[in-house]
Amino acid sequence: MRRMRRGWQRLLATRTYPTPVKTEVKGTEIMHDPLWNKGMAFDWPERDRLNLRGLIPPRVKSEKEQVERVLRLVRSEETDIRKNLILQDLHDRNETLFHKIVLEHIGEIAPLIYTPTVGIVCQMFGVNYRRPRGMYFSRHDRGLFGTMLHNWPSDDVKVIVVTDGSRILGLGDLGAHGMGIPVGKLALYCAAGGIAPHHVLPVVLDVGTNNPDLLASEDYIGTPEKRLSGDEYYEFVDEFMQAVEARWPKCVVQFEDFETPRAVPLLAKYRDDYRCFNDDIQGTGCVTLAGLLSAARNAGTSITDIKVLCAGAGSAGLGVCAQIVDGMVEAGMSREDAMARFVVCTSQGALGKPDGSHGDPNATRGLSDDRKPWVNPLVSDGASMLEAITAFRPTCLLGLAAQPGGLFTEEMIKAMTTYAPAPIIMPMSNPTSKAECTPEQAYAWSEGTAVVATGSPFAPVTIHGKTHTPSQCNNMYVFPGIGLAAAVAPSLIPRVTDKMLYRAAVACADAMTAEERAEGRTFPDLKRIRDVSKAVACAVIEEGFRTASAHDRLQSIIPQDPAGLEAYVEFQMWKPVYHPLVDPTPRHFD
Ligand SMILES: NC(=O)C1=CN([C@@H]2O[C@H](COP(=O)(O)OP(=O)(O)OC[C@H]3O[C@@H](n4cnc5c(N)ncnc54)[C@H](O)[C@@H]3O)[C@@H](O)[C@H]2O)C=CC1
Ligand SMILES: CC(=O)C(=O)O
Ligand SMILES: [Mg+2]
Repeated sequence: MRRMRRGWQRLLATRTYPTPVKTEVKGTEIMHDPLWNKGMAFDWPERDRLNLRGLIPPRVKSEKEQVERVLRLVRSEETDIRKNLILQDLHDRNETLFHKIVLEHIGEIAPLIYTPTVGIVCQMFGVNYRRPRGMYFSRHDRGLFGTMLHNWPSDDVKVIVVTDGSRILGLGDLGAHGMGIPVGKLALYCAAGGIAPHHVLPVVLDVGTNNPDLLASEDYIGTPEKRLSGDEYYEFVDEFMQAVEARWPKCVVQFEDFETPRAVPLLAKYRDDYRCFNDDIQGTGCVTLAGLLSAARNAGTSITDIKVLCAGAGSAGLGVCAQIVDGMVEAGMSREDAMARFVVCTSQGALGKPDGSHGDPNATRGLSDDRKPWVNPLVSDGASMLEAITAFRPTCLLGLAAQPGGLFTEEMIKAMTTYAPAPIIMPMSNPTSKAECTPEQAYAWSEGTAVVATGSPFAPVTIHGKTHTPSQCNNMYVFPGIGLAAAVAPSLIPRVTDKMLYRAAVACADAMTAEERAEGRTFPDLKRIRDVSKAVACAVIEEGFRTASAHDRLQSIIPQDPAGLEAYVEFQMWKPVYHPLVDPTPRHFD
């Protein structure tokens, strides 16, 4: 075993990229396959070996020249959606170059392929539809899901991101046009998480839409019928999960942007039986916990000192609160005391003690089971957020309410500065139009004292001559690493557990450098996203080792020592580089 561990590290140390790859695919077939295509970067020996001479313009371009050309093209467009379409076209032509550009220019490109632009992409999905990517399952395919999965060309899908399009970012029901979300998430899986493009599959469960505009639109690409409900809906998702497990038993399924009334029961139903997780509930909880661990560390305090007011009691809001509670419990607090450090607000105000001053004087409003534990007697039921701030004195505001117009007001943030030296303000709703406030507002209203992290990216802000860089608190910092762990260590990660998510959050916070902390950031620079994904994956695998049976631990070829494990994960991560393509046909010289 020890010899094997040293082997991984040695292999990594001596591995020089890119290694040659044998291919029998040639000519126009290879040019038109985005997994193999190199555009004008095929060199002359390759053009001869692969029957490409004359099929490509005579100039040979380097990868660097190709990257610069695409960037010039993207930058010449005025609107983000046009920039996105150029990138989508590249994605469809040349996966390696696309992911190389995403990775090398992630600060510039992520907002164009992910939030916020992905919101417009979904809204205009039907009008701009060009080429299919991923798979669609509709009510007309019932009974055939298992067979249909064999239409997908890869025998080894490791990560699926699936949506039913019912809550796309904070934009509501976009039906089958929600496909933009799994596509965007999986682009990050490849570029930021090191999963090879042929191992990922974006999926839409086209269960219909209740969006009247889409139902009436000629451009709608999904089934123009109302959403399935009740048993029919759950049986539909069951068929999908069973079919996936039968076709790719080691695949991890990431649920994405399902509306809260479906997201919560689906996670409860599948989390113990399948390798799956819900990104909006668990990924967002994990990343927000990481942000608060960082903020507390930067302030020289503990996470147990933080008091949270969360605007939003949907799957994201309650998922986040639950995971922060787990973090406080890990830090030594009782669960009861930890939960008392939260006030949760809905569209009807705070979940609090029914004292008759707000709403129904006789009783607590009819709360769903998932909301009941969050009732905090320190505030009145239905209190406004400002009233709740005055009564409860939170040190952290979380925004997961998906409302337009900015829910966090000057009065609220100013009120917090009267008792909190560095209030933590996290307007996390996406896309940008749904952010609870802008960083500029948060810094201005707090006289520059706030620690700010947003769901969508925002530019730095200069206040009184000092520049503040808001962090991005987005599940993109953790889901690629969680999926990577499941992909490279399937036998150790049969299920995604709460403890794994806690370890992932700690790893994300620990990934911060001293310089990043000194800048007041709560998340690492996006440029280091691969390092963060690797650290998250290692933490999840380490937890997998802790809970694996002695048999599975012994059988595993994965090193258990931290350095060996890191080398192993790094070795398994796909890199967006061109490999020399070699013709495997035997040559006869006699
Ligand atoms: N930054 C990130 O990584 C992530 C951000 N999100 C964002 O979180 C948002 C919410 O997602 P879900 O929980 O699925 O939505 P949801 O629609 O289920 O929940 C929204 C909640 O906001 C509450 N709300 C509405 N108006 C309010 C008001 N005026 N004051 C206080 N609360 C109010 C509603 O009562 C509801 O509980 C979305 O915009 C989504 O993009 C979600 C996942 C990850
Ligand atoms: C980031 C994300 O997953 C969302 O806004 O839904
Ligand atoms: Mg989401």
